[in-house]
Amino acid sequence: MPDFVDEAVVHVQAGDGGHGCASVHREKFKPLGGPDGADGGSGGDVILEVDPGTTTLLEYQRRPHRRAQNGRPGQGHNRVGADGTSLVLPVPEGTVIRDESGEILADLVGTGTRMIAARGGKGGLGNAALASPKRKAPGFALRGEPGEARDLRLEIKTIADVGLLGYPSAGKSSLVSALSAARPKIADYPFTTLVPNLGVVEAGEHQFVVADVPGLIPGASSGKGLGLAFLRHVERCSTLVHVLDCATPEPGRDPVSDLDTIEEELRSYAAAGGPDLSDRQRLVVLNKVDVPDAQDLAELVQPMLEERGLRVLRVSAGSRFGLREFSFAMAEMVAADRARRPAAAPTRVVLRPRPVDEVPFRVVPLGDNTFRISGEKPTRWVHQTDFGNDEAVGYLADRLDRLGIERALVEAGAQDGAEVHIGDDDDAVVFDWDQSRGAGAEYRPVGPRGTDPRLQ
Ligand SMILES: Nc1nc2c(ncn2[C@@H]2O[C@H](COP(=O)(O)OP(=O)(O)OP(=O)(O)O)[C@@H](O)[C@H]2O)c(=O)[nH]1
Ligand SMILES: [Mg+2]
Repeated sequence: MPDFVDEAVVHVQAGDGGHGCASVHREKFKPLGGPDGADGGSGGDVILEVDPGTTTLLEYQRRPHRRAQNGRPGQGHNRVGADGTSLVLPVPEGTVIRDESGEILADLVGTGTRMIAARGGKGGLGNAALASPKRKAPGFALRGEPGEARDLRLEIKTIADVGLLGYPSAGKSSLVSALSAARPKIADYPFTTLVPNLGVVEAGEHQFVVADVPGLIPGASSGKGLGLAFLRHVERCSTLVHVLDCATPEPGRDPVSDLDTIEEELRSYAAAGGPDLSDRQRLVVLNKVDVPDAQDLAELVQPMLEERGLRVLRVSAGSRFGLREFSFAMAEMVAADRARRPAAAPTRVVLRPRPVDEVPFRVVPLGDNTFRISGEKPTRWVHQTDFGNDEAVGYLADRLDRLGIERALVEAGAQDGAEVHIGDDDDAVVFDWDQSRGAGAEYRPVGPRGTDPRLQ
């Protein structure tokens, strides 16, 4: 029995951190005060959370790009930037999350279980926070860090809520196709369904999954036709729908006796050790009422079936007559069953731990006096740097030097004029390196660093 998988690829983008602010306190008729530029706010995270009201991944197939809010920039007068709001994306119970490479990151089970799918960038420090005894009035601030972005593959093993039962050619596949938003591939010929098809049906706020199983034929329970394997699939459905063909040309058949035959088959299966489906809620649809004779027949048999206490609807997969009412009737029954079931408790998500850098950075010679510096800190620092501000670039150079990058470059054999890449391949920043000047390249201190020229 194949497992059915509902999947969607979502591109999640966390919010960027707000930039820090470089500002000097000013008041009328007073000398300039100290730095009062505040920090930027953090970007919002993108969070996945198990929500019992979400049962399919349809929303993510429709809208695959999701982003959280950016942090606001800091301002002067020590006004801190607001944090960006995190974006919580509801996912169905049992959703498995994989990264781009297909590796499983999490298996989300239990209502309320959460996973941070992308972390928001930290806000940049303002110049007030960067001030120190040595650097009393920094004329620069740090930029906010970019939020994480990644492509995630979400998947759930789908369990159908509704199973359609009926004779071959009663119109089960046609109904799934006509009802379904997910448009399962259904061949345009009246061949019998060999493998169950699933379709996601939407009715108002409800979404549920309908399985179209192969037609049942009399005697199926004793081994004829394609029987038991498919009933096993229906076993997990909370709702069964009898699809009755009102336009069959076969002599000796009519909707009422078809229903009796199918019910008899279900009982024989149960007696032979198969699934017992007697307690499943049932709905009856009289199909093909677009055919005039079928409409007459449906009107005739509807009261007979209703007398047995069955809920009966007249539909046509062909003309789409009654489909809206049909989908709302199923939604109501599915929702009632879901409400009866207890919600699973939240569980802790065990995520693949992030590798912790044992060394703060690595120098990789790329040949031709070119070097790459990789490492979490240097990459982050580069992102925080405003390259339009010499003082900020100088600050970066100092930080890199203190981390030991200068020395490591010399040890790796860097010559004056070396090209140094810091960061990942796609967004690396390239410096011309000169031993006497340091990694800050263009920056050459004129006075003591950390003195805002506006103060002089
Ligand atoms: N006129 C009319 N024809 C229909 C309607 N629904 C289905 N049919 C036709 O009935 C035939 C059988 O439809 P299917 O949807 O394949 O029937 P099925 O119940 O899935 O059949 P199996 O997979 O063999 O069990 C096809 O030729 C359909 O075009 C309908 O509402 N009106
Ligand atoms: Mg079919």
